[in-house]
Amino acid sequence: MFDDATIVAIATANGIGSISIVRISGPKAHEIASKISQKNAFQPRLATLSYLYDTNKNLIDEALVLYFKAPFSFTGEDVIEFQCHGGFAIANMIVDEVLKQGARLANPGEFSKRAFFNNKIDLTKAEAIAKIIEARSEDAVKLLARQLKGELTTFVNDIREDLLFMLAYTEVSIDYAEDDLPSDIFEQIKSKMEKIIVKLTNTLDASKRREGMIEGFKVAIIGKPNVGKSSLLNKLLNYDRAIISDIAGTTRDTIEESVKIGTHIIKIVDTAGIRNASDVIEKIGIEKSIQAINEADIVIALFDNSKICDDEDKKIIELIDENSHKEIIKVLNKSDLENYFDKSNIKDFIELSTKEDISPLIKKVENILDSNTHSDEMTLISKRQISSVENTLYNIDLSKTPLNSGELEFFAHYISEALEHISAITRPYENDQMLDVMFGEFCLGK
Ligand SMILES: Nc1nc2c(c(=O)[nH]1)N(C=O)[C@@H](CNc1ccc(C(=O)N[C@@H](CCC(=O)O)C(=O)O)cc1)CN2
Ligand SMILES: Nc1nc2c(ncn2[C@@H]2O[C@H](COP(=O)(O)OP(=O)(O)OP(=O)(O)O)[C@@H](O)[C@H]2O)c(=O)[nH]1
Ligand SMILES: [Mg+2]
Repeated sequence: MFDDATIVAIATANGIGSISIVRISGPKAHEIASKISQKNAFQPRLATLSYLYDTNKNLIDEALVLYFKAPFSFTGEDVIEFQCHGGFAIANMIVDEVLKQGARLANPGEFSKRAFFNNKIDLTKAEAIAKIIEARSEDAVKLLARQLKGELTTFVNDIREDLLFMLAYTEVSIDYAEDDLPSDIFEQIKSKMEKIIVKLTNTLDASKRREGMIEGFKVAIIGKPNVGKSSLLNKLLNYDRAIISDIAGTTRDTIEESVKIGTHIIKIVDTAGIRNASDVIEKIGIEKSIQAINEADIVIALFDNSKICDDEDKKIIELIDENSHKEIIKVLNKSDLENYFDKSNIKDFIELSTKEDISPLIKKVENILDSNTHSDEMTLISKRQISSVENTLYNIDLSKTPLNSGELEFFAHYISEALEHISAITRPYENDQMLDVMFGEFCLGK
């Protein structure tokens, strides 16, 4: 898992700033700090103003030294922090000195990994920390902060308790005569089970709807060639990102850009026009559009209000009808020109022109994003968490048949599988490799 080496890393961002922090964790932390600061001892949890020296007794900096004595630290080990002056040089010079005194450089995520193995944080908290550092929107931070506070841990523990109850009573009824048990025990088990299923299903649905909150929701713009997709992208971005022209087929590949709408960061995807093409490159374009629909949280389907609704438009309408479970906004563009589009072909559309005000469209997108994000429901924040819940549900589902037919050993088997999957959200005991991958994705110094 990990050695007992003393590790060091710069915890702050690399660049000019007023202060940087060098963090050391491990058994030698205090001894190394004493050497570099030429002080005998530091009081736990106190900040001590100190000069720091290199091995040749040259002064490096005046810094605050913080000491956290094991086990009362972030990692659970002895921790020293040097809070020194910022910039590119000083923190690196301090790290060099710490290395000379016998520490080694920390791997990415190693501080958090040690915190995990020393039971200071569970995996939900570790994941929340990793994601909160990379979060770009306020929505994401709010959601992650709830997980940092332990919301998912409590959720998992409640479900674990119910599953354990089910398991315990089943084991007892396998071993003892039924009349020693409360007579309604199987009714109790069934009702607990139904409640768990509802809880897990709701959480899964809500989490999938909000998957985009952390990395940014995806909004795809689709439509046949020349309807103004790239013009809309440029208008949303407020600058000329994509080439636009009156030649159909101008955009040949998908273009992806981030933009802020309300409090949300979204990724806008401009696609090549969808048409019944023989051209190989355009065919690829169509496939990419279909892929863009699949990957998008919101689809903006554009039509040209100045033209009649032709077969190519009908192909788009077909495509969006097939995807009616998605949030789809239909827009009749070029409404500044004379209208020829037969509106009986589509329902609930917005008429606008990318040459004029597009705020009704932006408002509509913002409303959808708001309704996807504003909720008190608990949210899973990673694919790992989502698949653990899916596997839990799957096993609970499988346990129903043996419960009803009284095959209690089988029932117990599926419930213990479910228990293992739900527990893996906070503490996967058996999968070191997965942990290595996960912590390896953390940024350096975390
Ligand atoms: N300077 C500094 N700021 C920081 C951190 C840090 O490590 N250093 N953090 C790092 O992520 C975050 C704060 N999280 C922390 C969580 C636990 C402990 C800690 O020492 N816990 C001990 C002692 C608690 C106490 O004395 O009250 C413990 O839990 O036993 C420190 C920071 C954000 N800000
Ligand atoms: N009058 C008018 N012209 C528009 C409007 N929106 C776009 N256009 C024009 O329509 C033409 C096509 O616009 P693009 O944005 O390149 O269309 P596109 O859908 O990206 O086209 P492809 O990339 O070929 O699929 C350009 O000449 C635009 O200036 C509009 O609202 N009104
Ligand atoms: Mg285009």
